[in-house]
Amino acid sequence: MSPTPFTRGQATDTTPVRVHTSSLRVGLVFVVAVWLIRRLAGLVMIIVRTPLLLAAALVIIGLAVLWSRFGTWPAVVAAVLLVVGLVVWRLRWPAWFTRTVGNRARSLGRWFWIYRRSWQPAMITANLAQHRDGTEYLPQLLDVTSTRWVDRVRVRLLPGQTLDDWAEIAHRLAQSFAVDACRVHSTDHVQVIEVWALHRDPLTDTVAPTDPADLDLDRLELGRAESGDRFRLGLLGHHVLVVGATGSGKGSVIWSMIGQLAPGLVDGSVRLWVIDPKGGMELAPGEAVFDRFAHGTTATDAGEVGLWEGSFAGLLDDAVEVMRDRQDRLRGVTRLHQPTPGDPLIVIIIDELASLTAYVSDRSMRKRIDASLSLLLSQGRAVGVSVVAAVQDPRKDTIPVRDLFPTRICLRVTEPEHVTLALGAGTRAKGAQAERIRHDLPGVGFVQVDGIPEPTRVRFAHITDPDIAAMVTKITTAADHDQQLHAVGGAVA
Ligand SMILES: Nc1ncnc2c1ncn2[C@@H]1O[C@H](COP(=O)(O)OP(=O)(O)OP(=O)(O)O)[C@@H](O)[C@H]1O
Repeated sequence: MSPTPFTRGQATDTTPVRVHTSSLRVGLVFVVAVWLIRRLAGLVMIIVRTPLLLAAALVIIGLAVLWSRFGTWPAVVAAVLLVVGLVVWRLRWPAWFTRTVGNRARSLGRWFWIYRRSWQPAMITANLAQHRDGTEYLPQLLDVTSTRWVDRVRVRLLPGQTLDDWAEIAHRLAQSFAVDACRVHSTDHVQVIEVWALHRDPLTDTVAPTDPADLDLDRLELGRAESGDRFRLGLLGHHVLVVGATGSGKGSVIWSMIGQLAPGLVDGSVRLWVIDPKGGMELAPGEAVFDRFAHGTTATDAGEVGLWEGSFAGLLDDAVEVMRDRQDRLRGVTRLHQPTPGDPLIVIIIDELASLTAYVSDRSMRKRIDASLSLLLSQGRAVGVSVVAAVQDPRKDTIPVRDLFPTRICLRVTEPEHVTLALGAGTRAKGAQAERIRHDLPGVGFVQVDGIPEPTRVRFAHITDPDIAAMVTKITTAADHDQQLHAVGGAVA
């Protein structure tokens, strides 16, 4: 017999017991006994490897010992005390209880009732099983970790299978496991993937913004991910492009980001330079916390008489100057600028990028903007100049600088191609079908960060007009206070 190429994989028996009568004759009782011992050993292994089952087994053994030694009542009292203890734990410390008991029980139940039972049919109907020499090999179901929203199913691939093979049939898996959607994620191990089976969508509810205690530019908490976890995004050393049709919630991404930068705006380690080409209609409510605000004007104080875009070009040119100055200072000192109040991170926010790159009628002005923007996007990250830009239409003729953004966010769009243009090739196949996002879910989208293979589906926090007003008041009041403190400190010094 030729050696089988399948050295790993879950071989499934087509008969519960295999008896090769031609090679060996054994009694039926022996065969059944061996089969039972194997099953029992398997069960013991599962119990030992599963902390919750092990705990339950120990409790049952303890109660049984109590009952056999001291009679029924002590065992009943112990059982009641245990139940009361669990109820108190659940009510008093719900998050801890969910983590320790709830999610583990859920994982066990869903592993047993859903994945273990339907694994073989699901693999066969999705063409993920293989047959060799009369044996069926299935990708190995390693374990299941469940939360209220998602089951993370770890799977060892068969030889030759890739993540893309699974991503292509993710919708079929979702149907087999009766969940809303399946997404396929890579893991640290090249032969192991994680299938995220989403059985409840945490993104149908609006997400409230959080108040950041400190500035953490690597982990701005902007909303919630579809795993139910908080969604955090890094801004230090990044540029962010937000793509979305009108009404998709681009504003919520920008305002969530401003909200999370608040501690830096208070102490001066972050400065916002804002361009709102819609005449300031979108971002003017935040003007008090912006260091620079260019909203288009034909007035002479824009420096470019008669040209609406003059103030935009002026702001970008100044940012290039800051960038050049920092490059001179930091050359050979550091490869990534660390913001301080004296040398802040400059975040350039552009509300409708196409107004700067595609809709500028004056050719020389357009050239000037293109040149500055390209320089900032290609060299600004390392020296603390980050660009956050929103746009409706991600096509190359509209946004020639699209590929210079390492972080892309795609909210609801009108065409499937817009997803590929916004997030990159292959992201739609990995589940980022942003054209299917419902109109009644503004702020929902997919985030693709350079270096992370799969896009993440998230909902950004919803920031209302009163929230913006409160945020601006809080930042300006705290900043005034901060300045007074510094002034006092300076006087004393
Ligand atoms: N994250 C969110 N959660 C809930 N509702 C949101 C969210 N973001 C935006 N909305 C609501 O959706 C509507 C459109 O939002 P927004 O103006 O931010 O969209 P937009 O993409 O900026 O649109 P446009 O391009 O036309 O300016 C608003 O009524 C807003 O309140």
